[in-house]
Amino acid sequence: MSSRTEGHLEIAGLTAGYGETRIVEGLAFTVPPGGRLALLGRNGVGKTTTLATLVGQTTRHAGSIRLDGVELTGLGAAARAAAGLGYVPQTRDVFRSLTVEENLVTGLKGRPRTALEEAYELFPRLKERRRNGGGNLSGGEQQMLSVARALLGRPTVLLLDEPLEGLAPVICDQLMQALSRLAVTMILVEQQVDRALDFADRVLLLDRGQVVHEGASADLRGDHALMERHLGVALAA
Ligand SMILES: Nc1ncnc2c1ncn2[C@@H]1O[C@H](COP(=O)(O)OP(=O)(O)OP(=O)(O)O)[C@@H](O)[C@H]1O
Repeated sequence: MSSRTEGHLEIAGLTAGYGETRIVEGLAFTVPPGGRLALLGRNGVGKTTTLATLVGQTTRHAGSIRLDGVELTGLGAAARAAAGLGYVPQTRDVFRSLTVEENLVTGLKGRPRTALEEAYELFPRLKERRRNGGGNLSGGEQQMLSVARALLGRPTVLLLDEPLEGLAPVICDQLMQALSRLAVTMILVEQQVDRALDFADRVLLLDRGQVVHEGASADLRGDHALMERHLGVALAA
């Protein structure tokens, strides 16, 4: 777990995509240590591409990604993880043929097995199911496992791509509560706008690969016109 002096993410002029195709253009934003940023926008605007670009899984055409002053763009995915980036992809990185505990062990990155207790403390359900196969878990359990595994690597920045997708409301509550207790810097991509705004202190709105709004979550919640325009929703104030 990071202290509040780590996990300062600074993105500038970031243009990236897949091969020659540019999906996000000139992204610029910062997240301070311990900050929580919601990355919102309609389907296909480039939210997943943004997170994938931060961890080095796309083609970067321009721009910089600095974590605690260290430039990450020259580094591969493994080195970025070692530098502090934790990633929970939309696909939920669970090895179906491994048990829950074996899945967690793959996240230890050289730490002793006793560190697994951190995961079990965060999600007691995983301890109950530690001998179960990853493929036999419910959606919520898979998501807990994916988050817990990323955290065992002690990231200073955690990137979460639609962690609530397909989960029952009560499981969403549990997961968001667990995430709220973490001190790490987080970027949350989420379709459940209400929950994302509750969770995050700041919000970045993307439209067609570009940042169209950045501000405090509370301010966006009150701006119905902006929400309608870029998200197609309006929340009760
Ligand atoms: N591997 C890929 N190769 C080529 N194009 C891709 C690839 N992945 C995504 N795209 C394209 O990039 C664009 C942005 O996709 P992305 O998944 O980043 O959007 P998103 O905002 O996360 O959408 P959603 O909310 O639906 O998950 C889309 O037009 C998509 O078709």
